[in-house]
Amino acid sequence: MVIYEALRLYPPVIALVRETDTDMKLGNKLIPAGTAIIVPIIAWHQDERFWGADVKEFNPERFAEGITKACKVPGAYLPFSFGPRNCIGQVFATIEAKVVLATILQRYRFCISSQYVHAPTVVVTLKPEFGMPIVFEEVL
Ligand code: HEM
Repeated sequence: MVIYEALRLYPPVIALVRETDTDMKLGNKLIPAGTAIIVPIIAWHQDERFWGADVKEFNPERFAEGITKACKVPGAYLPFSFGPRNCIGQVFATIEAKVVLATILQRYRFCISSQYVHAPTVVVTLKPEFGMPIVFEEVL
């Protein structure tokens, strides 16, 4: 739940670009072949209409019953994209994050340093502009 929620608020890939290969209709709009379409992942992840009034809050519990219960439009949660060109490393990345977190939590408590400045920025992927200093405390 914590990993899902972190990827919702801070998706490393903030948008996707796709191109239509044939003319197509979306609602009553005609989209000609060759049109570039931006899928605004981060905007959908932070859209109150999909997630509710607490959309800006870090609330892992929203995923307690899975993605379909967390989001009114489950297709709007796309940290690893969707379909035939989705992320090939999705399962690996999720397991890795769980293993790293579980390994750290066996020995340490940690919290964000008071020197942390919240400044998400995009340099190919989304990242903290001034890094993320963390204070670790060993659990005896
Ligand atoms: C939190 C970690 C990760 C996130 C959020 C992520 C996200 C994504 C997204 C959104 C795409 C689709 C890009 C597009 O269609 O334009 C993608 C594609 C891809 N990812 Fe990841 N990824 C992650 C980790 C990894 C890892 C660990 C690997 C490899 C071990 C990996 C390998 C790939 C590859 C090869 C593609 C291209 C797949 C294709 O085009 O068919 N990713 N990833």
